[in-house]
Amino acid sequence: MSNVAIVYFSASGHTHLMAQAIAEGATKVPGVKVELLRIVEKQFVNGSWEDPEIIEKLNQADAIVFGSPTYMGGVAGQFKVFIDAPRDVWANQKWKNKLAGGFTHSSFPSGEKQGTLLYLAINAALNGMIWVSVGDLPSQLFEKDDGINRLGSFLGVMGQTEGACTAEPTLDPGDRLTAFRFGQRIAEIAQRWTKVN
Ligand SMILES: Cc1cc2nc3c(=O)[nH]c(=O)nc-3n(C[C@H](O)[C@H](O)[C@H](O)COP(=O)(O)O)c2cc1C
Repeated sequence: MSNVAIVYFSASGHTHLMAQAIAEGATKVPGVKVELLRIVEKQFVNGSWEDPEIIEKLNQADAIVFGSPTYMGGVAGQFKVFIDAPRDVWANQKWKNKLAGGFTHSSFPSGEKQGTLLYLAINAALNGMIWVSVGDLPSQLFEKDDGINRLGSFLGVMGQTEGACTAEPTLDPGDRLTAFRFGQRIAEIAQRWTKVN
């Protein structure tokens, strides 16, 4: 049995749809328990973030997938406040040797999404975690139109919706499939990883 936790911030719902797709993919793997943990406003008090229940679930996880919309070429402020909050996690390396992965959503085709993924990977390294890449070549290479990794991102999963600041939350079907497949991938790796540990 392995636990995969997906912890993310989403203001208007696009990143949430990605998180759901990752969870659906991970759930398909037998013996994997999935926790979908959304960072929400009520967890912020006096400029700080606190939710011991979420931290406990992250401490119990074998794999943590981090997600944030891209704001100004990096993670959203709310996500950064969350990640900065539990200092004893870093100081005691509580997430050491857990698997990690990342995803982001933005409105422009590039939108500097890689800055967000780089930050998520750096955060994983600071915590001694083992980064899991996307693992899917873009479908265009095979002249397929299912949209798998259509944005050609290998470090983490990207989603993009034109005008995402104002639009009703939707997700490109290819981005949804990429997220779903990443959920499956990290869950399968978690199953193998927990067997040898
Ligand atoms: C403060 C702010 C900064 C943003 N910066 C970027 C950016 O650098 N690149 C980009 O493509 N989109 C940018 N956007 C658009 C967001 O990425 C988009 O609204 C987000 O992906 C929607 O995700 P959500 O529905 O999960 O909140 C920005 C939006 C806000 C509110």
